Amino acid sequence: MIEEENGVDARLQAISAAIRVVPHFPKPGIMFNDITTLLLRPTVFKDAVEFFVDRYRDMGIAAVAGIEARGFIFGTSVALAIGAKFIPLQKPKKLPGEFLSEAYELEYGKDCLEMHVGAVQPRERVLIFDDLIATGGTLCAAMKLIEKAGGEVVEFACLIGSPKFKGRYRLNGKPVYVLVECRR
Ligand SMILES: O=P(O)(O)OC[C@H]1O[C@H](OP(=O)(O)OP(=O)(O)O)[C@H](O)[C@@H]1O
Ligand SMILES: Nc1ncnc2[nH]cnc12
Repeated sequence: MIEEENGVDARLQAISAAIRVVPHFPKPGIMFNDITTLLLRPTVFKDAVEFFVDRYRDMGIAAVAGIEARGFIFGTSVALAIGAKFIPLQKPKKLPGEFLSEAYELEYGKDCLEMHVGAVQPRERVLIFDDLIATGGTLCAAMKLIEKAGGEVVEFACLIGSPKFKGRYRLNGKPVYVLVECRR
């Protein structure tokens, strides 16, 4: 049974409250939403994973692709629970094998994601995971990587989203599922 306070699930309130906001990190003007404080609270961490597992367990997801670094934390937990494989989408110079790559821009700079050739099979249904969506640039780059390999992106899943991504929203035509709003 969901315990509600002012119409909001109490577990979601606890998840939001467990995220620390660090002003001006990593550069002036950015209100950094830090999930490491949430990870120190096992019950809250477990609740967050369970929201995603409840949503994705019966959606025929073959692979969860998690974005380095914080997308690995939730992505691996959810992949194990729903019986999907996990694919790390990594920052440059980390992958030892042949890889595909995609450059993108962030609120605070530029970066690139890479994925091993052969990680995704053609037409596999893939869920893309990250801790946070701000501009959506990182998730778009991840989607391009999966599609280059012939995979089908089913949805983007994030713990935290800017208000426009709270609830159901679409990015490049694909649904975005976000648990809690960015704290500012
Ligand atoms: O929606 P966007 O504007 O693209 O921003 C979201 C991305 O920014 C953060 O990662 P960051 O690039 O700071 O990398 P890190 O995980 O290696 O710290 C966050 O974990 C997302 O991956
Ligand atoms: N405000 C923010 N907090 C944490 N990660 C981010 N990535 C982009 N914007 C961010």
